[in-house]
Amino acid sequence: MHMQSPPVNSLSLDFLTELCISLEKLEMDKGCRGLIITSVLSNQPKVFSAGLDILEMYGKSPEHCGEFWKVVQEMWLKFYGSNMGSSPAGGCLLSLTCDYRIMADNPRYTIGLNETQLGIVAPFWFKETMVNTVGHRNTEVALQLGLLYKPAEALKIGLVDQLVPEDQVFTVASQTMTKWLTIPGNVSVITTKSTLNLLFSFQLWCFNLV
Ligand SMILES: CCCCCCCCCCC/C=C/C(=O)SCCNC(=O)CCNC(=O)[C@H](O)C(C)(C)COP(=O)(O)OP(=O)(O)OC[C@H]1O[C@@H](n2cnc3c(N)ncnc32)[C@H](O)[C@@H]1OP(=O)(O)O
Repeated sequence: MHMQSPPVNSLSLDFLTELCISLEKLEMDKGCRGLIITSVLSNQPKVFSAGLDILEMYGKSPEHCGEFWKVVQEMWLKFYGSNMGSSPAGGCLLSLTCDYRIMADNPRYTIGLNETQLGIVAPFWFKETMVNTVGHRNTEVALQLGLLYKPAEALKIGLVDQLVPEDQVFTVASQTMTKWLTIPGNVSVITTKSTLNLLFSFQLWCFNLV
């Protein structure tokens, strides 16, 4: 799936709605077993996603805000695999929801949950997704300082799984996907994934988010 919503793939209500509809269609497609999501913006260096669209969170009606927040949560529940450039805040969440993250090795790109730098708070399910990926201590430091990591730093703490030269990102993503798809049977993979997320799913249920 190629994201192309200039200038920076910010996650607006329209963009997220279209994303969720596309994902639902793919989920229903029995022939689809994996998804690589990437940005095809023409800017250089490339942005994966600038995160939630800031304009959606300012001066809008309560109904609009409710609708927006609901679709943000839907997006978070659905993702699979990604490759990317810059991914602040909601853009980082988008990639954290994936099973494997490949980042272009360009020090001009950054990734992280930088909410505190913006004077806002990363919701608890952003935080939990980060803890599940990089552990509690790394998350504590990252979130309190609102850190945006360069590729090498992101790899070091496990925020991304692999760095590759910029022109090879999609090739490597396709090779990685091929490897993951050698695991036989959807059921065992889905069950394993659900088991890994069991505690988190329960927490979300307690907070009435699913
Ligand atoms: C409705 C419910 C309300 C609940 C409220 C509770 C709050 C809960 C908080 C939830 C957690 C928040 C998650 C988020 O994702 S907040 C968004 C965080 N995003 C960022 O901090 C990214 C900011 N952008 C950048 O760092 C850079 O733009 C970027 C590195 C992505 C690209 O840099 P580049 O130099 O290539 O491009 P520009 O900076 O010149 O930007 C180009 C234009 O894009 C506009 N832009 C950028 N980011 C956003 C964005 N997130 N939303 C909307 N628009 C964005 C930017 O303004 C430029 O526009 P103009 O050309 O018109 O100036």
